[in-house]
Amino acid sequence: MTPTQIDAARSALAMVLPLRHPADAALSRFFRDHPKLGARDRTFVAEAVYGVLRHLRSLEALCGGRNGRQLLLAWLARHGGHNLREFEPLVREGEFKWLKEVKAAKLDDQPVAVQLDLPDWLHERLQATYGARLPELLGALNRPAPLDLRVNPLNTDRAAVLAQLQDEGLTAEATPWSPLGIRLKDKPALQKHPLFLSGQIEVQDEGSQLLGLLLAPKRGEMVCDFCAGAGGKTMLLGALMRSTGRLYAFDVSEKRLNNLKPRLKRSGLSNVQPQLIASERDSKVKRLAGKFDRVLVDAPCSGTGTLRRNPDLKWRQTEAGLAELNAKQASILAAAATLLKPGGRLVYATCSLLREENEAIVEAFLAAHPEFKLVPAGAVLTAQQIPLAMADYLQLDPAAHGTDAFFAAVLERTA
Ligand SMILES: C[S@@+](CC[C@H](N)C(=O)[O-])C[C@H]1O[C@@H](n2cnc3c(N)ncnc32)[C@H](O)[C@@H]1O
Repeated sequence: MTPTQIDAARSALAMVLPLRHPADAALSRFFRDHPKLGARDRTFVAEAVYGVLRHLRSLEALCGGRNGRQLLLAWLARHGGHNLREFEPLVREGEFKWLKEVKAAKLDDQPVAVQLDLPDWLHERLQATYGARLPELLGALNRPAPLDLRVNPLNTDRAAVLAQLQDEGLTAEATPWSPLGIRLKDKPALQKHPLFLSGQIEVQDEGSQLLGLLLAPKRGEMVCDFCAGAGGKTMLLGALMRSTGRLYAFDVSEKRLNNLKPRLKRSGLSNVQPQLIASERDSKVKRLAGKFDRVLVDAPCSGTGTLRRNPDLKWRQTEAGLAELNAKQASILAAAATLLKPGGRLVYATCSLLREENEAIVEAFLAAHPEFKLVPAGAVLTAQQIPLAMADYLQLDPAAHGTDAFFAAVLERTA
């Protein structure tokens, strides 16, 4: 810890803490504006900013408000693994006395939502769903995620990539469930790595990989990735189809679809058709009704399952925002379902922990669409030889599975 690092982290927090923009975007801007910061200083700043965001509510309770320097010092002392003595040369005398009290303070008298670092509305909902498991789940969501890779089965296999990474001195192991996944212990920058540039690997959480494997598209099929974004799952689906058949990648965001194009080029896929749509009711969607074997709906959601990577989401989401998302999710699911042929399969997925975005959307859809039935996710995983015990839905979380939290339901059109 140096005075420069503390100063830089305080300035970065001042940019991030208004929480008007996603924290990763605000932090990237801070780093662009401060090109002279070295690699170690950047790591310190990023860890401190994300650490404060993870524990913002309890830190505010301890500091009596949102003073950036105080929040930072409190996080460093309580969660940053620093001994109090290390602060002595870095802070003023009065500050040191205050920090000593903050480090020793107990949170027992605070409301549970403060102790668990959640806004009240989110705590109420998660408590109702997860009950006694909630502290363990939040503990896992408050730890940084590992770096997962997915190998591209079109041009390599997992054993070859694992061997190469291990030869380079990286601690890499096969992920437990996805047959295409590799988990790295550290977080090397891979954008310039030959394996990445030649399309042999992509960065993708194991949970995300499992969603593609649940859809299980086959060679020659007509498949649609309805909310394709920058195509993380599109590329997996295309590879599972061995680059045959046709894979439509829809999204309402031109920027995200544009980011898909260079990734497609690297991956060697030639069966993907990116398609910008104005909304789920776009005439392009209507023209393709009844033509698809498989549809993935990776719905826009609160992202609460990704708090390991985006801890700011818990402070930036609101109840009103959740209600808007729920209406959008129901509408997208209904529109995407019209694409399926009889016998076709749809996977509805989110990276949300909230019942309202998950089971409730699927249950309401099934009640209104008797021509669809739920296929137990556990049975689909078994058929795919993925040894992951699940019942009706796929429900992953970092405490139980080491992945981001994902929800998925498999629906089949019966008529
Ligand atoms: C969870 S993200 C998708 C992530 C992507 N599937 C991946 O694996 O990288 C949800 C996406 O839904 C898109 N979206 C929002 N509203 C939509 C709509 N009405 N129709 C289609 N896509 C929509 C967003 O632009 C966003 O890219």
